[in-house]
This record gives sequence, structure tokens and C-alpha cells, in this order.
Amino acid sequence: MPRLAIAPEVPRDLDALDRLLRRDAVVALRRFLLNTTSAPHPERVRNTRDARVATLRLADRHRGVVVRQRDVYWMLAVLPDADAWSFAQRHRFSVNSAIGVAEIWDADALDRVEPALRRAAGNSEWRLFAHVCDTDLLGLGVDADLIPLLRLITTDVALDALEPLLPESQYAPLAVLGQGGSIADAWRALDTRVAVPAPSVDVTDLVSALERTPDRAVFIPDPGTLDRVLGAPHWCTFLYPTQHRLAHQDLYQGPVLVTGGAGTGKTLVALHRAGHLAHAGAGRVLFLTFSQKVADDAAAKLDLLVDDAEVRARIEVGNVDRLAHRVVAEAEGRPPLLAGRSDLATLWQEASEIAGDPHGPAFLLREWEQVILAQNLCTVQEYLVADRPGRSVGLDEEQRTAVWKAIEHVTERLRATGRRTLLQLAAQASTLLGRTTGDLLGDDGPRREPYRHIVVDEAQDLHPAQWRLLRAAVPPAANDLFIVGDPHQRVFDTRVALSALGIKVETHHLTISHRLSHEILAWGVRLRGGNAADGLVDGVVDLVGFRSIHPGARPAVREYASREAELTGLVTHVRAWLAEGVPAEEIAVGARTSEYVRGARTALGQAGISVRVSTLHGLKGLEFRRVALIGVAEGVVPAPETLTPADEDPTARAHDLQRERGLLYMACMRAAERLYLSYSGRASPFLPP
Ligand SMILES: Nc1ncnc2c1ncn2[C@@H]1O[C@H](COP(=O)(O)OP(=O)(O)OP(=O)(O)O)[C@@H](O)[C@H]1O
Repeated sequence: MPRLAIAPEVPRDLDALDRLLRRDAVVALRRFLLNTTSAPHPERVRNTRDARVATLRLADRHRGVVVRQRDVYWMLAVLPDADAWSFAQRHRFSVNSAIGVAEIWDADALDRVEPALRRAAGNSEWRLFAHVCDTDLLGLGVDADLIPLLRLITTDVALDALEPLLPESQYAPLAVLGQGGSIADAWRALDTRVAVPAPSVDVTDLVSALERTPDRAVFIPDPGTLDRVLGAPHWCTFLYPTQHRLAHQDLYQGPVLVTGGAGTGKTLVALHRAGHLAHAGAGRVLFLTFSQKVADDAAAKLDLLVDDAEVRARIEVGNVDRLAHRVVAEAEGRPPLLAGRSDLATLWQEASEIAGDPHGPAFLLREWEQVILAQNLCTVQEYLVADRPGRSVGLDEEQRTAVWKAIEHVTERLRATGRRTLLQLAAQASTLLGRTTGDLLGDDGPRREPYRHIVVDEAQDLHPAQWRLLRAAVPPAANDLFIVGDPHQRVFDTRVALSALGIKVETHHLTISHRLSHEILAWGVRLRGGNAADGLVDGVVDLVGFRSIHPGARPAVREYASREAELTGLVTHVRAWLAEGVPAEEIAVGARTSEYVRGARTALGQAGISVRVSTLHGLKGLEFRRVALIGVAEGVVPAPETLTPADEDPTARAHDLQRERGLLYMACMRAAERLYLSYSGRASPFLPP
């Protein structure tokens, strides 16, 4: 029985065919898998560079190009006859001797480039790789046939020009060496191409290499899998090597944290991890994300990713507030009541009157959330001796006692009315679980931790009380917590290192954005200021190495004379996008204030345009082809009412500004293809010049 593996181009090639041709090609592939008498058979192609290459006739004047080893056929493309033959003749295939992945070479193009490199080198004595000997190059898996060509290269520009012609596992270490990096640096770059580590490499064994190259080959055991792979989006089947390795590693000894910039695939890795754990079947998996909207999105993606209903049923998707709510409701036998926004505002106002100057409502709320709830301080004695990280205004004993009393007023009033805030609920839920939990994995009877694995997306915004809840909801054991997040996109005031909460993580980092174009990414990094960000990790995460691999249009920033003109400009832009054929659900409009949001909704509604319009916060965790942000003006972004006065607490103000900047950055980073920003009056001080 032949075995089929397909490259990511095959579903795309099939989708590009007309309907009947595609249908015939898929039928032929099914026959091939089932080895029926009418199945297409491999036909040799004359003058190939690789004797293993053949074609399969799949439909009228269309063929699949395959590389055959033993019973395995690796299909690379489905093309019209002439193109398929030419593809078969141009390419050769190898196994990387260092990391054992399969490589595809456009050998024809490399042959053609050689004279140009020779000419460019001219009489120059200088060679880019003069400092690296052949043995080191071979040790890094560089193909022996490539080395003579490399010896002609004089500049990194010439090396860059070769990039599209080289397998990534070849180019990655060479790019590092070309920039003067060490052999160790080159190894690190090569390591990003490893999805499945190879204990030893047999360069003649292409089949094993394909099993280690999941971004280039997926094995199709039966027609059912064929239909699923052909119908699913690319990310369901073909993770990039680092993404694959992180998601599919069988055993992590304890919690894992994956950080990475916007669009590096953290959510996809987290989804695949949840699927992997559910397949392993050791117990229930909770996939947690930020809001219900994002959770619904994640649930829909999991439905696509995990086709076995029994396995899918092991994964619950939700957000941390819902979890807290449920735990408390179960314990108390009825749903807890939540404190309303305006009640809270009144209570904090009353509290500030009790505390007296200079401790206004915002100061007290911060003190409660960031010091008292963050450290789970339950008595004034604990508070009197507690550290107050991130709070630059010192409080002596007398002031702390007054602040405690004022805050107690709020908590007492809430208690008296039977109401709680979401953070209180999280704190209470973790206490409830903590009381009843033990070792789920032990033999001594069932325990109360509701889950065996928790996967957390958008982790940068979780509060310590919520982390404590998560820690209590899963037993400390291998594969317990898998956490992904980006501290640069934090939009709330939670800057806690996981280690400070007793969650010791093994950390990994993703650097390549698959969503953003070069232009949007580079502009966004300038907006963010390129500074390192704290939170989640010990120390800081920086943006070094954060890069995109596809070009696009520069973000457009437009100034208008008035708000009305700005809204007219918005309508014109969105209408033009729709006219270009961008589906309405791929367009989002965002603004910092609900007033701007209402204005945009009305203006677009009157123009008969229905696209998503939300606050900047509402865009968190989502992705769109086109994003328009309006009201990016001074006095609006940053929102003045959210900033602590500098004379009250300069550190808190700096944090507020950073949070507001992070919010605008996060919103900009939702745009895969086009980003448009507008303002009237003066531009937001965050916009790069
Ligand atoms: N393996 C992949 N195959 C196809 N597309 C991918 C892959 N990895 C990432 N992408 C693209 O990049 C986008 C971003 O992925 P994802 O949402 O997982 O990133 P993220 O790191 O969670 O982003 P953010 O932090 O900005 O929310 C995906 O929607 C997809 O378009």
C-alpha cells in the first residue's frame, strides 16, 4: 500500500484549480491512497536531477509531482503537465546532515546564479565566509554541493539575494555567519528549524526526514484525513518548526511559558498544545483566554483542529472570570452577585473621604488591587509589613492604617450587600479550591482540582489572584500549565513575575511574526518604543529578533481638521477596502473612547457599512486583514482620566502611560495587511514621527 505525504502547497494548488479539475484530482488522490486498480501510477520524468522524482496524473492535463522513497510518496505540487514536468526537472531533494530535516532545492536557479556571483566577486580577494572552514560549514548541515557557491560570495547583500533559493535550514545558519556571528550563534539559528529532534541522522533516509519536517510534509493515512487536511486552514496542519516543537513535546516537567511578539503564533501553539494534551488523554484540559469573545473564537478553532469528538470534549474553553464564578457558585449553591461599576465608584469615593488627602479613589483602588489583593493580604498587620512593589509613594504606619480602614469600608459595604468584584471572586475561588485540593495524580482517591492541564492564552493581563486560582485548579505535575503571552501587549496593570507566585516556568520565545508585514511591525515597534517589558518573566522581555517575513504597505496616518471630517475619512477608507473585495468580517475599526466608537458606528451605519467597531480593549486577541483606528489624538490617547497625576505617584503615572501605549500598540498589531490611523487636533504623543 503506498503512503502519501503532502506539502503545504498541495492544498493551495488544488484550491487554485477549477471545480471539476479539483474534484477529479481529489478522487485520483483517494484512489491512490486506497491503491485501487484505477489509481494513478508514478510516471518517470526525463532529465530530472533526482532519480526519485516522478509525477502522478491526477486530472485532465494536471499532475502531482512526487518524490518517492520506498513506499512513501511525498507530493510537492499539483500543476498543469508542462509546469509539473519542469518542476520535477528543476528540483533536487536532500536530508540536512545536522538536523535531519527534508530540504527542497531549486537546483536550476542556483546553477543560473553562479555566473552572476562570480562576476560580482570580480577581482576582490574578500569573501564573506572566509573565516569559516568547510568542516564547520558541513557540521552545520550546509550542503557539500553548496559550498563552492558560498565561496564566491563577497557581501551579505549577495547572500540575501540567495535566500529565496535556499532551504531555510541552509539559509538560517549562513545568515548568522554572514553577519559575523559565531558557530554557536549559527547553531542557535539552525535550532529554530528543528521541529522533532533527531538523535542521529541518516542522510539517505528521506522518509524519516519527512517525519521530522512537519512544516513541509503531513502524512495522509486515509481518505478521511485527506479531506480534513484539504479543507482545513494552513495553521491546522502545518505548524512552523519551533511552534510544532513547543506544542507537541510529549513531556514538560512543569509549567511552561512561551513569550513572543504579536502574531508569532502563540495562540495557535496554545491551541495545538491543548489538542495534543487532549489526544494524550491524561485528563481534562482547560483552555483559558481573556474574554468570552476570544474564547468563542478559540473554541471554533479547536473544533477545526480536533476532529475526534471524544478528544474535543476533553477540552473546555473559557475565561478566568467564568472559572472563578463557577467555583464560587458551586461551593455556595447559587451564583454570586457582582458589584456594579457605579456602586463601586460611589464606594471608592466614600473611602477616599475616610482616608483623607492625598489618597483619592484611584489611589485606593490601585492599593487594593495591586498590593492587598495581589498579595492576598487578609489583615492590617500583614498590610503594615507588606512590600508595595510598583508604588512609589511611601506610606508610614499611620498612613497605612488609614488606607486600610478606608479600603475596609469598601469591602465591608460589599460584604453587607452580598456583592463581590471579579478579583475578589478569583481570590475566593482559589481559597475554595485550595481547601479541597490534594494530589489528583495520587492513588488515594479523587480530589477536587477540576483539571489535569491548563493552557493559558493572553497571559500578560492576568492578576496574581487569578494566577493563584489557576495554580489551585490544576495539580502541580508534569504538563500542568502551558502559558503563552506577550508582556509588550499588556493592557492592564498587572506586572507580576510568575516566579513571585511560586509558578516556576521553563521559558521559550517566538520571534517571527506570521501576521504582520515588515512595515506594520517596524512602525509598531517604533510606537511601542522598543523598550523591554516586564511581567510574566523574571526581569524583562525585549523585542530583539522580533521580525516579519513578508512585505506589505506602510501604515497610513491621516490628520483631519475636525472629528466630523475624520469620520467622513473613515467611511471613505472602509468603503474603499470593501470595494477592493475585503470581506466585512476582515475589517475592524477601533477607538480609545466609547464616544468615538459610537461616532464611528453611526457614521458607518449611515453609510450602510457593517464592520466590527469596538474600543481598543475589545480588539485584544483578535486579528483582521485591515484595521482602522480613529481618535488617535492628544487628549484621547493616552486617556487622561486613566493617568495618575505625576505629583500623586510618579511611578504609577509612568506605568499608566506604558499601559496606554501598550494598548495602542496591541490594537495596531491586530492588522495583518493594512493599518490606518487618524486624528483631529494634535496627534497622540505615542505616534512615531
Ligand atoms: N503555522 C502557521 N500557519 C499559518 N499561519 C500562521 C501560522 N502561525 C501563525 N500564523 C499566522 O499568524 C497569525 C497570528 O497567530 P496567533 O494569533 O497565534 O499569534 P499570537 O502570537 O497569538 O498573536 P497576538 O499576541 O498578537 O494575539 C495567525 O492568525 C496566522 O495568520
